[in-house]
Amino acid sequence: MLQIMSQPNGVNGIHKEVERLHMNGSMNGSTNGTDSTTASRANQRKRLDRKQSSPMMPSFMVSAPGKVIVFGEHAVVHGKAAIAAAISLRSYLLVTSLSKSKRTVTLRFPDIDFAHSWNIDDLPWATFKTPEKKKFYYSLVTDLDEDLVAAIQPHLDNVSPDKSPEMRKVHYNAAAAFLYIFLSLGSKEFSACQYTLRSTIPIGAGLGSSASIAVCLSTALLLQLRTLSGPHPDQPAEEARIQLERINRWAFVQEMLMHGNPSGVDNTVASQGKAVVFQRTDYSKPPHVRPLWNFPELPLLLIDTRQPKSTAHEVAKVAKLKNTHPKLVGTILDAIDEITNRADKLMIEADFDSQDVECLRRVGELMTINHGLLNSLGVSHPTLERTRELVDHENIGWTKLTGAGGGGCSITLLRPDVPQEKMIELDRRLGELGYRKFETTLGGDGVGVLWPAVLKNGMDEDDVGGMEIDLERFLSAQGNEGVEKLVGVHGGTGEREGWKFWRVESP
Ligand SMILES: Nc1ncnc2c1ncn2[C@@H]1O[C@H](COP(=O)(O)OP(=O)(O)O)[C@@H](O)[C@H]1O
Ligand SMILES: C[C@@](O)(CCOP(=O)(O)O)CC(=O)O
Repeated sequence: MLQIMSQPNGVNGIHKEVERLHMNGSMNGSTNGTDSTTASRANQRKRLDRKQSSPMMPSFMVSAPGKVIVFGEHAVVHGKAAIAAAISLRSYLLVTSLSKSKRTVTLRFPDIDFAHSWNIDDLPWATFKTPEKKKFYYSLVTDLDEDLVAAIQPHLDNVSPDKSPEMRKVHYNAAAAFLYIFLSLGSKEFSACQYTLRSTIPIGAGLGSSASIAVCLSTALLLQLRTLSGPHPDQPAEEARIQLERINRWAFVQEMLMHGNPSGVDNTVASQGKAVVFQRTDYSKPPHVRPLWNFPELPLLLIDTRQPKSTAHEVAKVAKLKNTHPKLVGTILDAIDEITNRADKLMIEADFDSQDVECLRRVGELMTINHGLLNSLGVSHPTLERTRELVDHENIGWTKLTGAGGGGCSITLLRPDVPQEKMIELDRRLGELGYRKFETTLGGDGVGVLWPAVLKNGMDEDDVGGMEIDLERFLSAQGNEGVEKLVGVHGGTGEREGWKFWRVESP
């Protein structure tokens, strides 16, 4: 076990300084500085140059949550509002600097059996850095540049050549998303490093696993480039919001590479945490997204039926039904919209208490009605109905499907007083059906940073700075429980010392 003292000049010290530099100069495009400000900027730059040649960056870790749609799926396709919220299943990215003699950047994603290295000097920096293509950490990128996408293709050709075509596609997408932002944000001078990822979010189950990873990678790169301020506990909310916005923008770029035309909801929730209301009035454009900073943390059971589903298929089914029965389906969609609006108001009320059964019941009833309406639109599935029956039978909470339906996942808002035996029995029944159950929290934190990658576990080693996260142990941690226990932001109980978050909600 390696023990290290906490690092001087950690994430806050360096970043605050760089933040000031950018605020004064390049970010605002300011060119009318006086001589003294120019001189002071030159001094700041000198100091920054010295920092950049300082010893290797410590290993650090970044984590971001997955999401569920809580209210309004499908209705949102027809212009209504929906609410999506963060869940406590998360991705964890360990960033390790390599020795200065190395010139490689490596992705290690063992959950999907993917590892690949590139030589930094061989990457197409010239194309990405031409003046008309060059992007900055604060740029707002809403489209992919086809020339840049083309420039990375040759560097993807030898990604996982021996895997099946399906697996290759997964690896290829992950590599493409990474390379695009690495080249957009980084430079040829970037230090050699390795990005190792573990995630507790089921892949491709509509829980935003790809966005969670995109948020981790953009946060890691922006931190390495020293372009983020904080996170630190007494950071003003407005400053925290700016950092999250920067992270979110670059996560969206990766989502565009993975999904073509993403809504942006998943990456927004993964970076900000809590919840958002989103609405699309023009389906060809991204939705309007309004953060719900004061969304309560709610106890949730997430059940993955493991029944494969197709979002496109379910969306088409509803569209067809609407064509056949426009008035009737229109009324159902209006009713779902009403549910979403009520939930929005209810959950941000000042006296909403997430421990109080009466408050939970009011939200739960809205979930039950929302599920009934989705069922009437034909997007439930026998597996989802089975889940609902089991939960209802034991009176454990209030259940609805989440996401597209037709399989996939359901969510249950848990009653606060459910006896342990009932949960064990439900576990057993779900196990028999081959479903997976996750006890999680709704509306938790967004992206978090552990800098350096040293944990304090309330043990003797804390006196000498804590325990550094060991790469091999991280790689070999068994299942979700192993990952959570080793590095989790909650470590199984409450909040774990060391992890920091950009918090925007009012205290
Ligand atoms: N644990 C993981 N490790 C590495 N990459 C992952 C992991 N989970 C998800 N991904 C990436 O995200 C993609 C899944 O995205 P997608 O199919 O949209 O599912 P989701 O709805 O969960 O985001 C995968 O193809 C892979 O590139
Ligand atoms: C059904 C829908 O409202 C949500 C689909 O969610 P998911 O693909 O299951 O994450 C479609 C959409 O909003 O694009």
